[in-house]
Amino acid sequence: MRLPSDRIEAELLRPQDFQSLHEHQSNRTCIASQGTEVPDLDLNVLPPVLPKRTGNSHPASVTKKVWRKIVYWAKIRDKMSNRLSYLHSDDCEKMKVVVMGGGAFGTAMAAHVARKGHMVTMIVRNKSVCKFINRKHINPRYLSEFDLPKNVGATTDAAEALEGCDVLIHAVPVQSSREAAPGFESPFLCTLSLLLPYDNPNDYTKHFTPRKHSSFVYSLSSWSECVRQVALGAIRELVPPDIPVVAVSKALYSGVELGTRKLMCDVIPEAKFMVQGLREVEAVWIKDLCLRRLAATKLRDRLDVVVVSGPSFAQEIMDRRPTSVVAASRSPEAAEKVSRLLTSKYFRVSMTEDVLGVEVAGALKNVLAIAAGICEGLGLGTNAMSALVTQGNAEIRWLATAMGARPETLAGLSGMGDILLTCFGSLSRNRTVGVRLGKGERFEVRTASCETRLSSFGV
Ligand SMILES: NC(=O)c1ccc[n+]([C@@H]2O[C@H](COP(=O)([O-])OP(=O)(O)OC[C@H]3O[C@@H](n4cnc5c(N)ncnc54)[C@H](O)[C@@H]3O)[C@@H](O)[C@H]2O)c1
Ligand SMILES: O=P(O)(O)OC[C@H](O)CO
Repeated sequence: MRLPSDRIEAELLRPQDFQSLHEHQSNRTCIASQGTEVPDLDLNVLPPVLPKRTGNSHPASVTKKVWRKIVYWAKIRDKMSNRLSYLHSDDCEKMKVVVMGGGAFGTAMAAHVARKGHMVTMIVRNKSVCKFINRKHINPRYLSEFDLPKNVGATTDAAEALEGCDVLIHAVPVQSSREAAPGFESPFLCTLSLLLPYDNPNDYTKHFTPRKHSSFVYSLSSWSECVRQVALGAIRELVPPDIPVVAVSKALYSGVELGTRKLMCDVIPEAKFMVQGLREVEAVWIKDLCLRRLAATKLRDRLDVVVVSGPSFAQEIMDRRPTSVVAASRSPEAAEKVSRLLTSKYFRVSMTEDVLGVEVAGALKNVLAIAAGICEGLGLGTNAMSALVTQGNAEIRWLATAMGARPETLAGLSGMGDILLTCFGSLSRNRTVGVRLGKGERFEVRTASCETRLSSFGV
């Protein structure tokens, strides 16, 4: 299956859609501009176009014509509902799905996919959280007011989870991703591993327990935290090579190299490359950083990273509220697979190839949401907030399009859609951080995150 290149993100109704709707009413096949038949879900509510009654037309012939139209439409409707059968959980192919990260969004994604009948395993770091999920079917830390479906399990053992997995959903915050993504080595920890006499990274955690109130011990605790991340990072050999990796995290990764910013569509392939690249490139080259990057760039186009973004609060997904997102990938097959996995009666997925546009928009809206929150916190009013959001929206569009994004992506769900949600929706954590800052509160983001589970990705 190929996605048409001219217009892929079929997320908004355009003038030609109204035209095709009209054509449909006129008994013609509804063909959208991208060349595929568009399922007309509103067939139920659209009345048939009745033939105009002329002076000499017999009532019986009019009735006959109308009846023919009804039969014709009923056939189209059956055809459409067959095509959309994957919306119903019982009809779709069952997959084994692994969700990495047991935070709010990881939990919501796990529940959502499991409701469609797929087997879901969450990889979490904390053993007690893992036990709680398996015994009580509730994540005690995030969205604990919701029950998880029985087919959601949790494990701290990545090998067990990733064995025979069909799709990996990566729901770890971006700044932790390189370590947590399957297979990236932290230079800091590589150095550390040379200094300390442990072969298994898991062994480090036994010797460093996180504590508070002492800067020295604090640094050890963050050290310990990093080691745990590498323990997850070490799972790269366990990820089946050809499965799609779904990236749901929205932010730009601050590279190890000062001032660099990376997208998840770069970070994940670099991590996966550590395994796949070995098969493609001479192992000796891998040691050379420049060549490694070059090879990673070449491989990037072939890797099945699918970025899922758009206005989607975890809590509302958990609550089965209607949600529309976009799945962006350079691989149309991977995007299609992920779309089928996620699409449900209340969850709509559009597809696009504009990975860059989707990722940049998703990352930058976090900053705008904080600014909108500050505006709210300062009590500047809705006029000021709307002006700020309009300006921010334009600046995001300018920057993203200058980087190569398509303008229509910025106007779509992952751009404008997510900006509206996070700037005006009270569930947004980025906005909440802004409101608190605007009210004069001063806090360390890390502290806030620990104390109130308020983590903001725009800071
Ligand atoms: N919460 C939402 O409504 C929402 C919606 C759409 C997208 N997102 C995106 O999803 C991503 C995750 O957000 P969230 O809401 O789940 O965050 P969160 O703060 O609720 O949870 C993050 C989770 O990741 C885990 N984690 C952190 N570092 C890790 C590591 N190195 N290895 C393994 N696990 C690690 C944490 O323990 C925690 O369980 C973010 O980038 C966010 O932009 C969130
Ligand atoms: O709560 P926020 O501000 O991290 O936003 C969550 C998501 O990005 C909404 O799509």
